[in-house]
Amino acid sequence: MCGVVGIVSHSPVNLSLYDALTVLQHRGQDAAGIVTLDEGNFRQRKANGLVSDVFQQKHMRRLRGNIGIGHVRYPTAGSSSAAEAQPFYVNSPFGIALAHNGNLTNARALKVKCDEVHRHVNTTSDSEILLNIFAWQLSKVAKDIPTPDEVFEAVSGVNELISGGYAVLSLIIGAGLVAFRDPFGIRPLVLGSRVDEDGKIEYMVASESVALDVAGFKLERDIAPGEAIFIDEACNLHSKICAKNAKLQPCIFEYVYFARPDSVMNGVSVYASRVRMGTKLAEQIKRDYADLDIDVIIPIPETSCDIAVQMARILGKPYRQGFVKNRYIGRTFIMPGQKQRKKSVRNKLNPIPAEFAGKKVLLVDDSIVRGTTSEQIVDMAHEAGAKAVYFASAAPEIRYPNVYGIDMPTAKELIAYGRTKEEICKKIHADELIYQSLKDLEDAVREENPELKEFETSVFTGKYITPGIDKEYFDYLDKQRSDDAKADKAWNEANEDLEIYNI
Ligand SMILES: O=P(O)(O)OC[C@H]1O[C@H](OP(=O)(O)OP(=O)(O)O)[C@H](O)[C@@H]1O
Ligand SMILES: NC(=O)CC[C@H](N)C(=O)O
Ligand SMILES: [Mg+2]
Repeated sequence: MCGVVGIVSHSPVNLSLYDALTVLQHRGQDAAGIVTLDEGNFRQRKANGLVSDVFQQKHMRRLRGNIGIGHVRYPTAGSSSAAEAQPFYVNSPFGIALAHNGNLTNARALKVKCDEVHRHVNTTSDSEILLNIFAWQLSKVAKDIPTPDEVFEAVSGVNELISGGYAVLSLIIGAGLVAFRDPFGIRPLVLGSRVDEDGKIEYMVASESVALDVAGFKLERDIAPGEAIFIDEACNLHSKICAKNAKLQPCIFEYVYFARPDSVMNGVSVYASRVRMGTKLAEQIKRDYADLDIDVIIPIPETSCDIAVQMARILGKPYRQGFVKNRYIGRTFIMPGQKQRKKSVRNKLNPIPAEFAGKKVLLVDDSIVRGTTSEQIVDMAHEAGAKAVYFASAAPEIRYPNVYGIDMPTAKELIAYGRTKEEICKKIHADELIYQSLKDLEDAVREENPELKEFETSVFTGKYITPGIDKEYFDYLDKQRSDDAKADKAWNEANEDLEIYNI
Protein backbone atom coordinates (compact mmCIF):
# COMPACT_ATOMS: atom_id res chain seq x y z
CA MET A 1 0.00 0.00 0.00
CA CYS A 2 1.86 3.03 -1.12
CA GLY A 3 1.25 6.59 0.00
CA VAL A 4 0.84 9.50 -2.39
CA VAL A 5 0.80 13.24 -1.81
CA GLY A 6 0.59 16.32 -4.02
CA ILE A 7 0.51 20.06 -3.32
CA VAL A 8 -0.24 23.09 -5.48
CA SER A 9 0.78 26.21 -3.62
CA HIS A 10 1.93 29.81 -4.00
CA SER A 11 5.16 29.09 -2.10
CA PRO A 12 7.76 26.26 -2.08
CA VAL A 13 6.26 22.83 -1.39
CA ASN A 14 9.35 20.73 -0.67
CA LEU A 15 9.15 20.82 3.14
CA SER A 16 5.40 20.20 3.28
CA LEU A 17 5.78 17.25 0.88
CA TYR A 18 8.56 15.84 3.04
CA ASP A 19 6.49 16.24 6.23
CA ALA A 20 3.50 14.62 4.55
CA LEU A 21 5.57 11.64 3.41
CA THR A 22 6.90 11.10 6.93
CA VAL A 23 3.34 10.66 8.22
CA LEU A 24 2.50 8.35 5.30
CA GLN A 25 5.56 6.20 6.00
CA HIS A 26 3.36 3.41 7.42
CA ARG A 27 2.02 2.87 3.87
CA GLY A 28 5.40 2.05 2.33
CA GLN A 29 8.87 1.54 3.73
CA ASP A 30 10.81 0.43 0.65
CA ALA A 31 11.40 3.62 -1.31
CA ALA A 32 10.46 7.28 -1.31
CA GLY A 33 10.47 10.06 -3.86
CA ILE A 34 9.46 13.65 -4.58
CA VAL A 35 9.18 15.48 -7.89
CA THR A 36 8.60 19.23 -7.96
CA LEU A 37 7.89 21.49 -10.91
CA ASP A 38 10.17 24.50 -11.05
CA GLU A 39 9.82 27.02 -13.89
CA GLY A 40 9.12 24.45 -16.55
CA ASN A 41 11.54 21.81 -15.26
CA PHE A 42 11.09 18.82 -13.01
CA ARG A 43 13.29 18.43 -9.93
CA GLN A 44 13.52 14.96 -8.48
CA ARG A 45 14.88 12.87 -5.64
CA LYS A 46 13.95 9.22 -5.23
CA ALA A 47 15.71 6.19 -3.79
CA ASN A 48 15.21 3.05 -1.76
CA GLY A 49 14.85 3.60 1.98
CA LEU A 50 12.78 5.46 4.53
CA VAL A 51 11.83 9.09 3.98
CA SER A 52 14.36 10.29 6.57
CA ASP A 53 17.17 8.39 4.79
CA VAL A 54 16.26 9.30 1.22
CA PHE A 55 16.05 13.08 1.59
CA GLN A 56 19.10 14.96 2.82
CA GLN A 57 19.49 18.70 2.92
CA LYS A 58 21.14 18.85 -0.50
CA HIS A 59 18.18 17.02 -2.04
CA MET A 60 15.66 19.26 -0.33
CA ARG A 61 17.44 22.34 -1.70
CA ARG A 62 17.23 20.87 -5.17
CA LEU A 63 13.43 20.31 -4.90
CA ARG A 64 12.43 23.85 -5.84
CA GLY A 65 8.99 24.93 -6.98
CA ASN A 66 5.47 25.62 -5.74
CA ILE A 67 3.93 22.41 -7.02
CA GLY A 68 4.99 18.82 -6.47
CA ILE A 69 4.10 15.21 -5.77
CA GLY A 70 5.59 12.58 -3.46
CA HIS A 71 5.41 8.81 -2.94
CA VAL A 72 6.33 6.17 -0.39
CA ARG A 73 6.50 2.67 -1.88
CA TYR A 74 5.43 -0.79 -0.79
CA PRO A 75 5.88 -2.90 -3.93
CA THR A 76 2.97 -4.94 -5.24
CA ALA A 77 4.28 -5.38 -8.76
CA GLY A 78 7.69 -5.61 -10.35
CA SER A 79 10.67 -5.58 -8.00
CA SER A 80 11.96 -3.56 -5.05
CA SER A 81 14.74 -2.09 -7.20
CA ALA A 82 15.58 1.61 -6.93
CA ALA A 83 14.67 1.97 -10.59
CA GLU A 84 11.05 1.29 -9.63
CA ALA A 85 10.91 3.95 -6.91
CA GLN A 86 8.31 6.59 -7.71
CA PRO A 87 7.35 9.13 -9.04
CA PHE A 88 8.02 7.95 -12.60
CA TYR A 89 8.74 10.36 -15.42
CA VAL A 90 8.26 10.52 -19.21
CA ASN A 91 9.31 13.40 -21.39
CA SER A 92 6.56 13.11 -23.98
CA PRO A 93 4.06 14.66 -24.28
CA PHE A 94 4.93 17.83 -22.33
CA GLY A 95 6.85 16.07 -19.53
CA ILE A 96 4.77 14.09 -17.06
CA ALA A 97 5.61 12.73 -13.60
CA LEU A 98 3.32 10.23 -11.89
CA ALA A 99 2.89 8.55 -8.50
CA HIS A 100 0.52 5.63 -8.00
CA ASN A 101 -1.00 3.79 -5.06
CA GLY A 102 -2.62 0.53 -6.05
CA ASN A 103 -2.16 -2.31 -8.45
CA LEU A 104 -3.17 -2.78 -12.08
CA THR A 105 -4.57 -6.22 -12.75
CA ASN A 106 -4.32 -6.00 -16.55
CA ALA A 107 -0.73 -4.74 -16.60
CA ARG A 108 0.36 -7.48 -19.02
CA ALA A 109 -2.19 -6.48 -21.65
CA LEU A 110 -1.39 -2.80 -21.08
CA LYS A 111 2.30 -3.46 -21.65
CA VAL A 112 1.44 -5.02 -25.04
CA LYS A 113 -0.64 -1.91 -25.80
CA CYS A 114 2.31 0.32 -24.90
CA ASP A 115 4.54 -1.66 -27.27
CA GLU A 116 1.94 -1.33 -30.04
CA VAL A 117 1.79 2.44 -29.72
CA HIS A 118 5.57 2.64 -29.39
CA ARG A 119 5.69 3.78 -25.80
CA HIS A 120 8.67 2.18 -24.13
CA VAL A 121 8.30 0.82 -20.59
CA ASN A 122 11.68 0.09 -19.11
CA THR A 123 10.92 -1.57 -15.77
CA THR A 124 8.54 -4.25 -14.51
CA SER A 125 6.49 -1.68 -12.56
CA ASP A 126 2.77 -1.44 -13.29
CA SER A 127 2.98 2.25 -12.36
CA GLU A 128 5.39 2.96 -15.23
CA ILE A 129 2.86 1.28 -17.54
CA LEU A 130 0.08 3.46 -16.08
CA LEU A 131 2.16 6.57 -16.71
CA ASN A 132 2.69 5.59 -20.34
CA ILE A 133 -1.00 4.82 -20.87
CA PHE A 134 -1.83 8.27 -19.43
CA ALA A 135 0.84 9.93 -21.59
CA TRP A 136 -0.48 8.15 -24.67
CA GLN A 137 -4.07 9.23 -23.97
CA LEU A 138 -2.93 12.79 -23.32
CA SER A 139 -0.98 12.88 -26.57
CA LYS A 140 -4.13 11.83 -28.44
CA VAL A 141 -6.31 14.62 -27.06
CA ALA A 142 -3.98 17.56 -26.43
CA LYS A 143 -1.90 19.12 -29.16
CA ASP A 144 -0.79 22.01 -26.94
CA ILE A 145 -0.61 22.46 -23.13
CA PRO A 146 -3.75 20.53 -22.10
CA THR A 147 -6.92 22.31 -21.02
CA PRO A 148 -8.90 20.89 -18.07
CA ASP A 149 -11.34 19.25 -20.51
CA GLU A 150 -8.50 17.61 -22.39
CA VAL A 151 -7.02 16.32 -19.14
CA PHE A 152 -10.39 14.83 -18.20
CA GLU A 153 -10.76 13.26 -21.63
CA ALA A 154 -7.35 11.65 -21.22
CA VAL A 155 -8.25 10.33 -17.74
CA SER A 156 -11.51 8.93 -19.14
CA GLY A 157 -9.45 7.13 -21.78
CA VAL A 158 -7.16 5.76 -19.06
CA ASN A 159 -10.14 4.55 -17.00
CA GLU A 160 -11.50 2.70 -20.04
CA LEU A 161 -8.24 0.86 -20.51
CA ILE A 162 -6.89 0.07 -17.06
CA SER A 163 -8.29 -2.25 -14.44
CA GLY A 164 -7.52 -2.65 -10.75
CA GLY A 165 -7.12 -0.35 -7.77
CA TYR A 166 -5.54 3.06 -8.22
CA ALA A 167 -5.16 6.46 -6.68
CA VAL A 168 -2.94 8.52 -8.96
CA LEU A 169 -1.19 11.87 -8.79
CA SER A 170 0.49 13.38 -11.81
CA LEU A 171 2.29 16.58 -12.74
CA ILE A 172 2.15 17.90 -16.30
CA ILE A 173 4.72 20.50 -17.28
CA GLY A 174 3.05 23.80 -18.13
CA ALA A 175 -0.34 22.62 -16.88
CA GLY A 176 -0.55 21.53 -13.25
CA LEU A 177 -1.48 18.61 -11.03
CA VAL A 178 -3.93 15.85 -11.94
CA ALA A 179 -5.38 13.42 -9.39
CA PHE A 180 -7.72 10.52 -10.09
CA ARG A 181 -9.21 7.58 -8.23
CA ASP A 182 -10.39 4.24 -9.62
CA PRO A 183 -14.11 3.78 -10.44
CA PHE A 184 -14.72 1.80 -7.21
CA GLY A 185 -12.64 4.10 -5.02
CA ILE A 186 -10.77 1.00 -3.84
CA ARG A 187 -7.71 3.02 -2.91
CA PRO A 188 -8.18 6.15 -0.76
CA LEU A 189 -7.54 9.73 -1.86
CA VAL A 190 -8.53 12.95 -0.08
CA LEU A 191 -8.53 16.62 -1.01
CA GLY A 192 -7.59 19.45 1.36
CA SER A 193 -7.21 23.20 1.12
CA ARG A 194 -5.71 26.09 3.02
CA VAL A 195 -5.55 29.85 2.61
CA ASP A 196 -2.08 31.40 2.50
CA GLU A 197 -0.99 34.64 4.18
CA ASP A 198 -2.22 36.67 1.19
CA GLY A 199 -5.65 35.08 1.36
CA LYS A 200 -5.05 32.88 -1.67
CA ILE A 201 -6.29 29.28 -1.75
CA GLU A 202 -3.88 26.32 -2.05
CA TYR A 203 -4.64 22.61 -2.47
CA MET A 204 -3.29 19.30 -1.33
CA VAL A 205 -4.24 15.75 -2.31
CA ALA A 206 -3.11 12.74 -0.28
CA SER A 207 -3.76 9.08 0.44
CA GLU A 208 -4.78 9.91 4.00
CA SER A 209 -6.07 12.99 5.82
CA VAL A 210 -3.26 12.76 8.39
CA ALA A 211 -0.95 14.13 5.68
CA LEU A 212 -3.20 17.18 5.33
CA ASP A 213 -3.14 17.72 9.10
CA VAL A 214 0.63 17.81 9.30
CA ALA A 215 0.96 20.21 6.37
CA GLY A 216 -1.68 22.61 7.73
CA PHE A 217 -4.41 21.80 5.18
CA LYS A 218 -8.06 21.27 6.06
CA LEU A 219 -9.80 18.12 4.84
CA GLU A 220 -12.33 19.18 2.22
CA ARG A 221 -13.58 15.81 1.00
CA ASP A 222 -12.66 12.47 -0.53
CA ILE A 223 -11.96 12.38 -4.24
CA ALA A 224 -15.02 10.48 -5.53
CA PRO A 225 -14.73 7.09 -7.23
CA GLY A 226 -13.89 7.67 -10.89
CA GLU A 227 -13.37 11.39 -10.27
CA ALA A 228 -10.44 13.35 -11.63
CA ILE A 229 -9.39 16.74 -10.37
CA PHE A 230 -7.07 19.11 -12.13
CA ILE A 231 -5.41 22.01 -10.32
CA ASP A 232 -3.55 24.45 -12.53
CA GLU A 233 -0.37 26.25 -11.50
CA ALA A 234 -2.42 29.26 -10.37
CA CYS A 235 -4.38 27.02 -7.95
CA ASN A 236 -7.65 26.89 -9.91
CA LEU A 237 -9.39 23.59 -9.27
CA HIS A 238 -11.48 21.72 -11.85
CA SER A 239 -13.15 18.36 -11.35
CA LYS A 240 -15.14 15.77 -13.27
CA ILE A 241 -16.32 12.18 -12.95
CA CYS A 242 -14.36 10.43 -15.69
CA ALA A 243 -15.58 6.84 -15.34
CA LYS A 244 -18.80 5.12 -16.30
CA ASN A 245 -20.71 3.29 -13.56
CA ALA A 246 -18.53 4.65 -10.76
CA LYS A 247 -19.58 3.26 -7.38
CA LEU A 248 -17.88 3.49 -4.00
CA GLN A 249 -16.54 0.15 -2.78
CA PRO A 250 -13.44 1.02 -0.77
CA CYS A 251 -10.91 -1.51 0.50
CA ILE A 252 -11.95 -2.53 4.00
CA PHE A 253 -8.39 -3.52 4.88
CA GLU A 254 -7.46 0.17 5.02
CA TYR A 255 -9.58 0.39 8.19
CA VAL A 256 -8.37 -2.92 9.59
CA TYR A 257 -4.65 -2.35 9.18
CA PHE A 258 -3.24 0.03 6.61
CA ALA A 259 -4.39 3.50 7.49
CA ARG A 260 -3.25 5.54 10.45
CA PRO A 261 -5.90 5.77 13.18
CA ASP A 262 -5.88 9.57 13.06
CA SER A 263 -6.99 9.56 9.41
CA VAL A 264 -10.53 9.99 8.17
CA MET A 265 -11.38 8.26 4.90
CA ASN A 266 -14.70 8.01 3.07
CA GLY A 267 -16.27 9.94 5.93
CA VAL A 268 -15.15 7.41 8.55
CA SER A 269 -12.58 7.93 11.30
CA VAL A 270 -10.17 5.01 11.12
CA TYR A 271 -9.69 5.19 14.89
CA ALA A 272 -13.42 5.12 15.63
CA SER A 273 -13.92 2.21 13.22
CA ARG A 274 -11.24 0.22 15.08
CA VAL A 275 -12.88 0.98 18.41
CA ARG A 276 -16.17 -0.33 16.99
CA MET A 277 -14.34 -3.44 15.71
CA GLY A 278 -13.28 -3.94 19.34
CA THR A 279 -16.85 -3.51 20.56
CA LYS A 280 -18.23 -6.06 18.13
CA LEU A 281 -15.48 -8.59 18.76
CA ALA A 282 -15.98 -8.29 22.52
CA GLU A 283 -19.74 -8.69 22.13
CA GLN A 284 -19.15 -11.88 20.14
CA ILE A 285 -16.93 -13.21 22.94
CA LYS A 286 -19.59 -12.37 25.54
CA ARG A 287 -22.23 -14.10 23.43
CA ASP A 288 -20.45 -17.14 22.00
CA TYR A 289 -17.48 -17.72 24.30
CA ALA A 290 -19.10 -17.06 27.70
CA ASP A 291 -17.02 -19.83 29.30
CA LEU A 292 -13.71 -18.32 28.25
CA ASP A 293 -11.87 -17.47 31.45
CA ILE A 294 -9.80 -14.37 30.64
CA ASP A 295 -7.48 -12.72 33.19
CA VAL A 296 -5.99 -10.03 30.99
CA ILE A 297 -6.26 -8.55 27.49
CA ILE A 298 -3.01 -7.85 25.67
CA PRO A 299 -2.70 -6.20 22.24
CA ILE A 300 -0.08 -7.07 19.65
CA PRO A 301 1.30 -3.61 18.99
CA GLU A 302 0.77 -1.44 17.25
CA THR A 303 -2.31 -1.42 15.08
CA SER A 304 -4.45 -3.58 17.37
CA CYS A 305 -4.01 -1.39 20.47
CA ASP A 306 -7.15 0.73 19.87
CA ILE A 307 -9.19 -2.44 19.29
CA ALA A 308 -7.91 -4.21 22.41
CA VAL A 309 -8.50 -1.26 24.77
CA GLN A 310 -12.16 -1.23 23.77
CA MET A 311 -12.48 -5.02 24.13
CA ALA A 312 -11.09 -4.76 27.66
CA ARG A 313 -13.64 -2.08 28.50
CA ILE A 314 -16.59 -4.09 27.15
CA LEU A 315 -15.43 -7.36 28.72
CA GLY A 316 -14.56 -5.68 32.02
CA LYS A 317 -11.03 -7.14 32.03
CA PRO A 318 -7.69 -5.41 32.59
CA TYR A 319 -5.84 -4.13 29.52
CA ARG A 320 -2.08 -4.51 29.69
CA GLN A 321 0.70 -3.66 27.24
CA GLY A 322 2.39 -7.03 27.68
CA PHE A 323 4.61 -6.65 24.63
CA VAL A 324 7.09 -3.84 24.25
CA LYS A 325 7.53 -2.69 20.69
CA ASN A 326 10.93 -1.62 19.43
CA ARG A 327 9.97 1.72 17.96
CA TYR A 328 12.89 1.67 15.52
CA ILE A 329 11.63 -1.34 13.60
CA GLY A 330 8.99 -0.72 10.96
CA ARG A 331 5.86 -2.63 10.09
CA THR A 332 6.45 -6.34 9.60
CA PHE A 333 3.67 -7.17 7.20
CA ILE A 334 4.80 -4.74 4.49
CA MET A 335 8.38 -6.02 4.45
CA PRO A 336 9.21 -7.58 1.09
CA GLY A 337 10.34 -11.13 2.05
CA GLN A 338 9.13 -13.79 4.48
CA LYS A 339 12.61 -14.31 6.00
CA GLN A 340 12.83 -10.63 6.89
CA ARG A 341 9.24 -10.56 8.20
CA LYS A 342 9.79 -13.61 10.39
CA LYS A 343 12.99 -12.29 11.90
CA SER A 344 11.57 -8.87 12.57
CA VAL A 345 8.72 -10.13 14.81
CA ARG A 346 11.13 -11.20 17.58
CA ASN A 347 13.30 -8.14 17.08
CA LYS A 348 10.26 -5.91 17.28
CA LEU A 349 8.15 -7.36 20.09
CA ASN A 350 9.39 -8.53 23.49
CA PRO A 351 7.18 -9.71 26.36
CA ILE A 352 7.03 -8.37 29.90
CA PRO A 353 6.95 -11.72 31.78
CA ALA A 354 5.01 -10.37 34.79
CA GLU A 355 1.99 -9.72 32.54
CA PHE A 356 1.91 -13.36 31.40
CA ALA A 357 3.14 -15.51 34.31
CA GLY A 358 0.33 -17.77 35.54
CA LYS A 359 -2.36 -15.84 33.61
CA LYS A 360 -4.95 -16.71 31.01
CA VAL A 361 -4.35 -14.06 28.37
CA LEU A 362 -6.41 -12.92 25.42
CA LEU A 363 -4.08 -11.63 22.70
CA VAL A 364 -5.70 -9.25 20.23
CA ASP A 365 -4.54 -8.47 16.71
CA ASP A 366 -6.20 -6.55 13.89
CA SER A 367 -5.71 -9.42 11.43
CA ILE A 368 -3.94 -12.70 10.81
CA VAL A 369 -2.54 -12.81 7.28
CA ARG A 370 0.43 -15.13 6.79
CA GLY A 371 0.43 -15.94 10.51
CA THR A 372 4.02 -14.71 10.81
CA THR A 373 3.18 -12.59 13.85
CA SER A 374 0.62 -14.80 15.58
CA GLU A 375 2.66 -18.02 15.38
CA GLN A 376 5.62 -16.43 17.13
CA ILE A 377 3.73 -14.22 19.53
CA VAL A 378 1.64 -17.06 21.00
CA ASP A 379 4.85 -19.01 21.63
CA MET A 380 6.38 -15.94 23.28
CA ALA A 381 3.34 -15.66 25.56
CA HIS A 382 3.64 -19.33 26.52
CA GLU A 383 7.39 -18.97 27.11
CA ALA A 384 6.68 -15.98 29.35
CA GLY A 385 4.60 -18.27 31.57
CA ALA A 386 0.99 -17.81 30.41
CA LYS A 387 -1.39 -20.52 31.68
CA ALA A 388 -3.58 -20.22 28.57
CA VAL A 389 -3.27 -18.13 25.42
CA TYR A 390 -6.41 -17.14 23.52
CA PHE A 391 -6.20 -15.17 20.28
CA ALA A 392 -8.76 -12.76 18.79
CA SER A 393 -8.60 -11.21 15.31
CA ALA A 394 -10.60 -8.09 14.43
CA ALA A 395 -10.76 -9.24 10.79
CA PRO A 396 -12.23 -12.53 9.53
CA GLU A 397 -10.17 -15.37 8.03
CA ILE A 398 -8.06 -14.11 5.11
CA ARG A 399 -8.21 -16.91 2.54
CA TYR A 400 -7.82 -15.22 -0.83
CA PRO A 401 -5.11 -13.15 -2.54
CA ASN A 402 -5.32 -9.38 -2.84
CA VAL A 403 -4.87 -7.90 -6.29
CA TYR A 404 -5.62 -4.23 -5.60
CA GLY A 405 -2.50 -2.95 -3.86
CA ILE A 406 -1.82 -5.24 -0.90
CA ASP A 407 1.01 -7.66 -1.49
CA MET A 408 -0.80 -10.95 -0.82
CA PRO A 409 -0.39 -12.43 -4.30
CA THR A 410 -0.89 -16.08 -3.57
CA ALA A 411 -3.43 -17.95 -1.44
CA LYS A 412 -1.07 -20.70 -0.33
CA GLU A 413 0.98 -18.20 1.72
CA LEU A 414 -2.07 -17.28 3.79
CA ILE A 415 -2.40 -19.21 7.04
CA ALA A 416 -6.19 -19.51 6.69
CA TYR A 417 -5.97 -20.93 3.17
CA GLY A 418 -7.45 -24.45 3.16
CA ARG A 419 -7.63 -24.55 6.97
CA THR A 420 -10.55 -24.53 9.37
CA LYS A 421 -10.55 -22.19 12.36
CA GLU A 422 -9.61 -25.15 14.57
CA GLU A 423 -6.66 -26.01 12.33
CA ILE A 424 -5.44 -22.41 12.33
CA CYS A 425 -5.77 -22.30 16.13
CA LYS A 426 -3.62 -25.42 16.38
CA LYS A 427 -1.07 -24.08 13.91
CA ILE A 428 -0.51 -20.91 15.93
CA HIS A 429 -0.44 -22.97 19.17
CA ALA A 430 -3.32 -21.01 20.72
CA ASP A 431 -5.83 -22.46 23.18
CA GLU A 432 -8.73 -20.67 21.50
CA LEU A 433 -9.10 -18.56 18.37
CA ILE A 434 -11.84 -16.03 17.72
CA TYR A 435 -12.41 -14.29 14.40
CA GLN A 436 -14.63 -11.27 13.79
CA SER A 437 -17.43 -12.01 11.30
CA LEU A 438 -17.38 -10.10 8.00
CA LYS A 439 -20.78 -8.60 8.78
CA ASP A 440 -19.55 -7.23 12.10
CA LEU A 441 -16.42 -5.86 10.45
CA GLU A 442 -18.41 -4.14 7.71
CA ASP A 443 -20.93 -2.77 10.21
CA ALA A 444 -18.09 -1.43 12.37
CA VAL A 445 -16.85 0.72 9.49
CA ARG A 446 -20.23 1.54 7.98
CA GLU A 447 -21.82 2.75 11.22
CA GLU A 448 -20.31 6.22 10.89
CA ASN A 449 -21.30 6.69 7.26
CA PRO A 450 -24.46 4.78 6.28
CA GLU A 451 -23.91 5.84 2.66
CA LEU A 452 -21.04 3.38 2.62
CA LYS A 453 -23.03 0.42 1.36
CA GLU A 454 -20.38 -1.97 0.05
CA PHE A 455 -16.68 -2.65 0.49
CA GLU A 456 -13.93 -4.34 -1.45
CA THR A 457 -13.61 -7.51 0.67
CA SER A 458 -12.09 -10.06 -1.74
CA VAL A 459 -9.46 -11.32 0.72
CA PHE A 460 -12.31 -12.69 2.85
CA THR A 461 -14.77 -13.75 0.15
CA GLY A 462 -12.73 -14.51 -2.98
CA LYS A 463 -15.12 -12.24 -4.92
CA TYR A 464 -13.31 -9.67 -7.07
CA ILE A 465 -15.12 -6.58 -8.27
CA THR A 466 -13.10 -6.03 -11.45
CA PRO A 467 -13.01 -8.38 -14.46
CA GLY A 468 -10.29 -10.84 -15.44
CA ILE A 469 -9.31 -12.11 -12.00
CA ASP A 470 -9.20 -15.81 -12.79
CA LYS A 471 -7.07 -18.91 -12.29
CA GLU A 472 -4.72 -18.00 -15.12
CA TYR A 473 -4.06 -14.61 -13.48
CA PHE A 474 -3.41 -16.18 -10.08
CA ASP A 475 -1.03 -18.73 -11.63
CA TYR A 476 0.83 -15.83 -13.22
CA LEU A 477 0.96 -13.92 -9.90
CA ASP A 478 2.20 -17.02 -8.13
CA LYS A 479 5.08 -17.38 -10.60
CA GLN A 480 5.95 -13.68 -10.43
CA ARG A 481 5.38 -12.61 -6.85
CA SER A 482 5.13 -15.49 -4.37
CA ASP A 483 7.76 -15.47 -1.63
CA ASP A 484 9.32 -18.55 -3.25
CA ALA A 485 9.55 -16.75 -6.60
CA LYS A 486 11.11 -13.68 -4.99
CA ALA A 487 13.65 -15.80 -3.13
CA ASP A 488 14.81 -17.29 -6.41
CA LYS A 489 18.25 -16.17 -7.64
CA ALA A 490 17.14 -15.85 -11.26
CA TRP A 491 14.19 -13.65 -10.22
CA ASN A 492 16.52 -11.37 -8.34
CA GLU A 493 18.98 -11.19 -11.21
CA ALA A 494 16.18 -10.38 -13.63
CA ASN A 495 14.87 -7.66 -11.33
CA GLU A 496 18.10 -6.08 -10.19
CA ASP A 497 18.53 -2.31 -10.18
CA LEU A 498 18.75 -1.19 -13.81
CA GLU A 499 20.24 2.11 -12.75
CA ILE A 500 18.04 3.89 -15.25
CA TYR A 501 16.18 6.33 -13.08
CA ASN A 502 14.24 7.92 -15.93
CA ILE A 503 15.11 11.51 -15.19
O1 LIG B 1 -0.24 -12.59 10.04
P1 LIG B 1 0.85 -11.68 9.58
O2 LIG B 1 1.33 -12.04 8.22
O3 LIG B 1 1.94 -11.58 10.58
O4 LIG B 1 0.23 -10.23 9.37
C1 LIG B 1 -0.59 -9.59 10.32
C2 LIG B 1 0.21 -8.75 11.26
O5 LIG B 1 1.01 -7.77 10.54
C3 LIG B 1 0.59 -6.47 10.89
O6 LIG B 1 1.46 -5.89 11.85
P2 LIG B 1 2.74 -5.00 11.49
O7 LIG B 1 3.89 -5.45 12.29
O8 LIG B 1 2.96 -4.99 10.00
O9 LIG B 1 2.35 -3.50 11.85
P3 LIG B 1 1.80 -2.79 13.17
O10 LIG B 1 2.97 -2.47 14.05
O11 LIG B 1 1.13 -1.55 12.62
O12 LIG B 1 0.81 -3.66 13.85
C4 LIG B 1 -0.79 -6.62 11.49
O13 LIG B 1 -1.08 -5.58 12.40
C5 LIG B 1 -0.68 -7.95 12.19
O14 LIG B 1 -0.04 -7.80 13.44
N1 LIG C 1 1.39 -0.59 -2.81
C1 LIG C 1 1.24 0.13 -3.90
O1 LIG C 1 0.39 0.99 -4.00
C2 LIG C 1 2.20 -0.20 -5.02
C3 LIG C 1 2.16 0.66 -6.26
C4 LIG C 1 2.77 -0.06 -7.46
N2 LIG C 1 1.97 -1.19 -7.87
C5 LIG C 1 4.20 -0.50 -7.14
O2 LIG C 1 4.44 -1.67 -6.93
O3 LIG C 1 5.05 0.35 -7.05
MG1 LIG D 1 0.49 -5.71 13.86
